Amino acid sequence: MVKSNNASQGTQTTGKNTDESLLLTVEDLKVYYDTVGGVSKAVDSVSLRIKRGEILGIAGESGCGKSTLTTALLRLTQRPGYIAGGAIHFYPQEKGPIDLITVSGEQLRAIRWRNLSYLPQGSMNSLNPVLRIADQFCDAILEHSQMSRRQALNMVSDLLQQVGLEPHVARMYPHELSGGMKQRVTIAMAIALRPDLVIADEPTTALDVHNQRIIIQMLSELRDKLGMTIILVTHDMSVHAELADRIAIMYAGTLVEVGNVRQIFKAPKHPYTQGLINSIPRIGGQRVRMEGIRGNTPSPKNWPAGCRFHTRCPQVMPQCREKVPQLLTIANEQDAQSKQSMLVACHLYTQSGAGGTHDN
Ligand SMILES: Nc1ncnc2c1ncn2[C@@H]1O[C@H](COP(=O)(O)OP(=O)(O)OP(=O)(O)O)[C@@H](O)[C@H]1O
Repeated sequence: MVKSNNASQGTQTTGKNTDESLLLTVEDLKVYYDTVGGVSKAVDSVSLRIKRGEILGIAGESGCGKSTLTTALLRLTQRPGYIAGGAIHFYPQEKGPIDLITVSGEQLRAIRWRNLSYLPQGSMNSLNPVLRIADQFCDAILEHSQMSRRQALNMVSDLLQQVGLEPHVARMYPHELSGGMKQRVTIAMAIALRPDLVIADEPTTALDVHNQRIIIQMLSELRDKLGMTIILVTHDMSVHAELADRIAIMYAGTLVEVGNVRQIFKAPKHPYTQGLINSIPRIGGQRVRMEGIRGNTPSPKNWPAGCRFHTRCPQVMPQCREKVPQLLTIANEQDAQSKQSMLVACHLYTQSGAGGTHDN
């Protein structure tokens, strides 16, 4: 049995939140790029709900639209990109609902860092090389809060300690720090004002295995200690396995599956998710041939009709070439511990006999 996934359930389109556990809702979001060769529909009708205190992982191959989606959530989309439709509502603890699409530039400045923080890809390389770490912290804190310089300076050693760095790091320049230390500094800056939501884009990429482990451990501890909500974007499924509570799988600008981390890794439903999981190398056990996903991602300027994965799907059926599958709840697939449902956009689960009836 499959049920409709009403992304606005509990959240009216006015932005009034009737479900206190929700921090961010995305409804039918479309983010396109105008290019010489036509319109590139990088994010094409994404709906998602993020709960307070959870780590939501966004996974998918390169080019599937992960960064385009997260930059739109932060209202950082830049030309030739633009938001072509949809709604994003944000419900920070001490503020009323914020419509992130229509919010003014001034209001956005007021919530960035304080409520909504961003760790962009390669953020550790964006530290100012001519400023000591303490000054970089102060500049950022003073720009986004009413604190005095002295108050901001007093916070620095505590923040550094929270990410496992010694207080003397405050007096150092970025070139004196290793990659892992710089990434810890950028994370400390991102959490300085205790934001409700941190969006981290590939926070462990470009780090060696040892530092990757440290950053994963640290993000997990910070979430537990500060109760932060994190959207974690990475193509690295092993990072999701260790950090995420839920995972949203993106393919060709849309979400094809959303589920609890256990559900996604133990019993993935969508053939694309199954392909992603089967591409993860396993250590120990029998030697098996890595399967991977055949073919290439289609162009966002010309998505295939029907299910966008049908050109690569090992289980393709005639209707997959014509009918767009909706992201639907699969009944009886609730995670026992979290009580969360699993959502899948695949005709295998909308057929009677295969997954039940379609009662959308
Ligand atoms: N400035 C731009 N102009 C035109 N097209 C763009 C632009 N930025 C991204 N795109 C296109 O949008 C699609 C999605 O890109 P995006 O960077 O969001 O994917 P991604 O999943 O984050 O990939 P990666 O993991 O490699 O960062 C791609 O086809 C990309 O070529």
